[in-house]
Amino acid sequence: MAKVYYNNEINEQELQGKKIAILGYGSQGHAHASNLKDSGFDVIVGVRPGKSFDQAVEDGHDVYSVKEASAQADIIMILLPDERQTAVYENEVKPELSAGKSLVFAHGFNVHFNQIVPPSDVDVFLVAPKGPGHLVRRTFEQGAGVPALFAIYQDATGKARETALAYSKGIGSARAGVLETTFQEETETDLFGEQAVLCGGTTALVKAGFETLVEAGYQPEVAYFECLHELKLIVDLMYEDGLAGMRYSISDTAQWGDFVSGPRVVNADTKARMKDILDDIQTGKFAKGWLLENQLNRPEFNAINRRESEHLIEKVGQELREMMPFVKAGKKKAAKEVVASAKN
Ligand SMILES: NC(=O)C1=CN([C@@H]2O[C@H](COP(=O)(O)OP(=O)(O)OC[C@H]3O[C@@H](n4cnc5c(N)ncnc54)[C@H](OP(=O)(O)O)[C@@H]3O)[C@@H](O)[C@H]2O)C=CC1
Ligand SMILES: CC[C@](O)(C(C)=O)C(=O)O
Ligand SMILES: [Mg+2]
Ligand SMILES: [Mg+2]
Repeated sequence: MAKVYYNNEINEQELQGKKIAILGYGSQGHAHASNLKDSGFDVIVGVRPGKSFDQAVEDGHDVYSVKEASAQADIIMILLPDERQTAVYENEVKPELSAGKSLVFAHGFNVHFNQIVPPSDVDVFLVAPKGPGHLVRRTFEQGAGVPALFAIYQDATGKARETALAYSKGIGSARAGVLETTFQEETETDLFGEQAVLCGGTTALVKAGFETLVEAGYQPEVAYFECLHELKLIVDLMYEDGLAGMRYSISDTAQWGDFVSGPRVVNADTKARMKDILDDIQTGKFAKGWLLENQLNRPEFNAINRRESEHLIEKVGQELREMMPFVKAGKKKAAKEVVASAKN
């Protein structure tokens, strides 16, 4: 079993008296900045002028340009979109690096695929929460945390490990557990997970199920409940107690259907496609395609995004969610709490 680190075995000393710059104030950025600040650390935010900048000011942070924040900080956490990190790093971060600083990531993409090559006299590590940034903030405010991976790429000071663990504790992740990994493992498994299972695999499965029912003449609203809405309830049971725990709660009829029909949908052929996806990630083919797509201003990304937003499941879902205010209650409550905590 991998060693899991928790709050009580982590010393915060390596973050004390240090200035931490969070670059970017999006999904992960707002959560890291606010959690570290609430944990008592000296945090500043570096972001370009615009919506994120205004939000960070509204949330009570000291906000600077990326370059100025990088200049001031001892620990620089890059929470910009992966595809933009290299240009911002070259122009605004690298010139402000000096010996002994820490360069930190929440995903190993750019270091692993050699887009960012840090100088040898800085610490380089990652702390990657295994969940969306808005939950990193919401669970922290609830007194819990989202588990994280950490990895050391370069230990110039001899203190990189202690600093990474202290950072994990500061964002609340060590309340839930922190595991050590490598940049390669974090990057490749994160990309595989989001493509084959968590995001790509799930959205494709949900849409295929919805379309099958609607094409067979069933009401789209009923298909939506069956193939999308109820998924959360089933996943919650798996999250709490694994596959067996979920199967304990469903009917024996559903469990028999699970056993005999699940492998007809996801079968050896699906697994072979998953292996193809993993190969593309491991060889750098996926990374190259994504970086090129961005250089061309995302023609395919935008076209697919538009087509996806026009799918019937989105129209039906929007109407049904309006009739279920409880669905959005958690999100609204978290937003109110963020505003309230910034005012205090
Ligand atoms: N989303 C998630 O939950 C997870 C993300 N990660 C990793 O965290 C990192 C950040 O991702 P995520 O939080 O999703 O990013 P977001 O897209 O949510 O946020 C990006 C932030 O960067 C800012 N930004 C974009 N371009 C620039 C620029 N040129 N100069 C300055 N600021 C800029 C944006 O500001 P503006 O509003 O002005 O555009 C925004 O504040 C990535 O490495 C990602 O892989 C890891 C685990 C989970
Ligand atoms: C699952 C998507 C993710 O990897 C995440 C929230 O962990 C991401 O890159 O956003
Ligand atoms: Mg992830
Ligand atoms: Mg990811």
